[in-house]
Amino acid sequence: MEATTSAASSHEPPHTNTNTNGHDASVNQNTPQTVSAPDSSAQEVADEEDSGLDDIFDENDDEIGDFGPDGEPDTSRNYNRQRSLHSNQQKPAANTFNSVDDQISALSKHASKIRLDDVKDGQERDKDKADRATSEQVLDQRTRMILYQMINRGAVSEVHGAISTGKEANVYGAVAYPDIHGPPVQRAVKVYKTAILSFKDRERYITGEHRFKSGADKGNNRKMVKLWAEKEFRNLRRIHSAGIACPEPIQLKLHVLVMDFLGDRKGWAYPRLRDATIPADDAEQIWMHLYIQLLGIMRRMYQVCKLVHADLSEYNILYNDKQLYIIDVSQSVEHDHPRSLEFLRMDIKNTGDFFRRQGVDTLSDRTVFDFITISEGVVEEPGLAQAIERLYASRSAAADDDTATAEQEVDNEVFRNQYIPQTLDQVYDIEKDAEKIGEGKGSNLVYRNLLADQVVQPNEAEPRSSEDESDNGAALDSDDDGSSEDESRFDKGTPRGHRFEDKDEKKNRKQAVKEAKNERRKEKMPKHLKKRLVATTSRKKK
Ligand SMILES: Nc1ncnc2c1ncn2[C@@H]1O[C@H](COP(=O)(O)OP(=O)(O)OP(=O)(O)O)[C@@H](O)[C@H]1O
Ligand SMILES: [Mg+2]
Repeated sequence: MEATTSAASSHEPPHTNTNTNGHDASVNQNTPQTVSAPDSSAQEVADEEDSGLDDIFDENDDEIGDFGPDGEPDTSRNYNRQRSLHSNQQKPAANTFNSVDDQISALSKHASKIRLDDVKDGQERDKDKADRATSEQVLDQRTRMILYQMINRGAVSEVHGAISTGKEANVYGAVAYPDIHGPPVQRAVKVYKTAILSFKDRERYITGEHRFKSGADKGNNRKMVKLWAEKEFRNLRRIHSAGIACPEPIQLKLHVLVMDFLGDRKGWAYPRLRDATIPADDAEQIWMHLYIQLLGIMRRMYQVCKLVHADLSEYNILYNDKQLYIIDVSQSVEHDHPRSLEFLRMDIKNTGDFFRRQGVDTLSDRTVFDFITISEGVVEEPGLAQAIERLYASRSAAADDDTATAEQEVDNEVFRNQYIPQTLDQVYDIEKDAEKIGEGKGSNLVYRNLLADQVVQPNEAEPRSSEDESDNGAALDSDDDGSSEDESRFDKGTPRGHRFEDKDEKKNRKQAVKEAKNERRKEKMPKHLKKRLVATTSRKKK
């Protein structure tokens, strides 16, 4: 995932594991090392390798492939499948050491099917990087064993060169024959690095995520990476089940994830949105179409999958033929995560900035935020696109384009600095806010959609002015599904409360609240001030 944010984490890098994990160029990637009795001088290394392979052959910790409709594992189906898978295999002998040894030798026959140097010409954006990956960062023994197992089970038949090599993961192209008599299909294999130093930034995604309740063991890289891979698998499953374009997850084992390949039949991966070539003739129209498509995806992801991507940008969206594909969802959080709305706001900013750079007349961040979070309304195409068109149509008919743009930039800046409470516990001053709602000024509250069904009785709800209509997503068609969905936010979320904020966070939040209040107090901002603010904000780089 890209480091698209600078949100500082106060946590120390959690890893203490300095295990090289086979990141040793001297190890021949195609010749699996069999683990023999630790009688050499490299006893420590052998011990490490040995202990490092047990879990790979552990039947109770096998790969995930079966998931229920909610994207969570279906344990009964999984169990049955495991039984049948293993029924043909040699039962572990009493001496587990020998059995691991045997399994390694048995799997080694697949060694020639992993050909990482087989990089498609021009496939890799940075071919040098890919070459480096094959020579320096050869797969460690554990990863090779997992790949052999996957080959053995047919999830892939051959693993080829790197499509991408990154800080946290490498993605390889692969081929599989799901149907013996059928044609080959392309697959992608994402291998998370177990020796990475960048977990620090990930802490904020885990804290408060109920699917990580058992706690991530920060001292254990392997466990952490396994959790991330599992999270990506589950999230992909959920997103795919919701009909959002993304790679279908096929199989997961520890830190290795096999998924659908997003690319053409010849094995060319689709470009990232950032690198997409849009025909100049239709550019304006296509970019607009893609922007609207993405807003629909974000709403659908939030309302149907109950997920916030949390690293959404032109780097984690692939593009082909006017279609966007969402990838890289290991850090995506549940909508009741204590910081999900903050992450959502960041996603909105990053994607909005990108589309603005392509010349798209974007909606304000606040409007998009409301469009995504309001629970009433459509969650499917073509209704989503129509709802967005209505938002455009009813957008305040400002005198001229320049003024509208200036106003939007100011509004974006204010919105980006506003404190977003995630639960009622986090509301800064509930009495004041309640007063505001009573006075019909509730539409200024960033979290008004969270309150709509819960706090304000329907008949007491603030009357919406026509301008509010246009700015709060109310123009969505109401299909009345999931109207009380938001309740879960209050039940499930881990209330963070201000006492858990560190000093800087508190200061920033208070400052943001103060600024936001000052901002709102002004009925209308004097023109000269507005100009100055716009000038400084538009100079700011993302
Ligand atoms: N299913 C897929 N089909 C085709 N290409 C893919 C697929 N998944 C990933 N890729 C390619 O691999 C790249 C990296 O994938 P991804 O964004 O999931 O990894 P990452 O977590 O960002 O890794 P890192 O942060 O280490 O770069 C993507 O930009 C994309 O080009
Ligand atoms: Mg990425």
